[in-house]
Amino acid sequence: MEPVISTRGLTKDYGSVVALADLTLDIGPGITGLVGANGAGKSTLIKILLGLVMPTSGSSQVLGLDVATESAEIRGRVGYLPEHDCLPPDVSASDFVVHLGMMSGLPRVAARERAAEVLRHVGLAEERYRPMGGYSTGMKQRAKLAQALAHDPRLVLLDEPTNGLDPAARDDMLGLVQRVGDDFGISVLVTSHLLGELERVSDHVVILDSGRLLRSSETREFLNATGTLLVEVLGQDAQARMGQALAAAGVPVHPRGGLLALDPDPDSPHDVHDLIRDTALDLGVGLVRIQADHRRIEDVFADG
Ligand SMILES: Nc1ncnc2c1ncn2[C@@H]1O[C@H](COP(=O)(O)OP(=O)(O)OP(=O)(O)O)[C@@H](O)[C@H]1O
Repeated sequence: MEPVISTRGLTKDYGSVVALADLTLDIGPGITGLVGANGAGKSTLIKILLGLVMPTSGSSQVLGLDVATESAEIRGRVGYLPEHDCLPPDVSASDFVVHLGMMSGLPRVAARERAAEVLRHVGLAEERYRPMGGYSTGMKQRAKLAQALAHDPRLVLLDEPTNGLDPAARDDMLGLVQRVGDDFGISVLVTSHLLGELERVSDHVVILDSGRLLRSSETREFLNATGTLLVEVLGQDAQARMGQALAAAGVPVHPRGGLLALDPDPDSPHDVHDLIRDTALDLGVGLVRIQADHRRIEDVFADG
C-alpha cells in the first residue's frame, strides 16, 4: 500500500540540539500513533511535514507530494491540530471553522455546512456560537480537532490532542480520533507522550527517542497474549466465592481490580473455559465475560 507519509534521512538541528536524526520512515493509511517523551521530536516532524519548518537535511513526502516543493498543496489536503492553544478567544467555534473552510477554498455555503457537520461530530453543536475563550480545555481541544477537519482533508496530523485533559475527556478525545479514522476514512497521525493511550486507537505505532526511530510496528505486534484469562462475575460476594472454588479445583487465581485473573496450566487436559462456566453455574454466579489477558504496550517496554 502506498505510504501517506515517508521520510528519508530527515534531520533537523536547532543549533546544537538535534531534534530529528536521520529519520527514515514510511507510514501507511489508517491511524498511526507517534509516541515519544517530551522533546523526542514529534512536533518538529509534524511541522516539517507541513512545510512550516525546514529540515537541515533529508527529504519527505506527504500523500505522494514532495514537502520541499509542494507544501501549499499538502496543506490543502492535510488537517493540523497544533499542540499549543491557537484559538482566538473572542471568536465562536462556528465562525472560526467557517473562516478556515473558506480560506481553504470552500464557498461560504459549503463552508457553513461543513463547519456545522464537523462541530456536531466533535460534540460542539450546542456551544458552537459561544466565544471560544470561555471553553473548557476539553472543548478547546475539540474545537481544534474540528478546525483540522474543516476542509475535508485526506490526512490529519494531531499533535497531542489529549494534552491537559482529565481521564474522561481523554477517553472522549481518543474516541473522536478513532471515529475520524474509522468513520470518515481519513488517515491520522496522532502524537502522545503516553504509549498506553494510543494502543487503543492506532493500527500502527511509531516510537521516537531523541529524534531517532526506536520502533515502527503494527499495534497488534506489540500486544502478546500471556495465557492469563480474565473473568468477570456478577452478584454479591461472587468474585470471592468464584475465586475460592476455582482455587479448590487447582487453578491458580488472584483478584485484579474487579476481575479474577486465572493462570491455568497450559498442559492441563481439562478445558478451563468449561470449568469456569460449570463453577459459575454451580455457585449460581452470573458470568459476565471471559477474555484473554493482553500485555499492554507499556509492559513490553518496561521489560526492556
Ligand atoms: N524552535 C526551536 N528552537 C530551538 N530548539 C527547539 C525548537 N523547537 C524544538 N526544539 C528542541 O527540539 C527538540 C525536539 O522538540 P519537539 O517539540 O519536536 O519535541 P516533541 O517530541 O514534540 O516534544 P513536546 O511534546 O515536548 O513538544 C527539543 O529538545 C526541543 O527543545
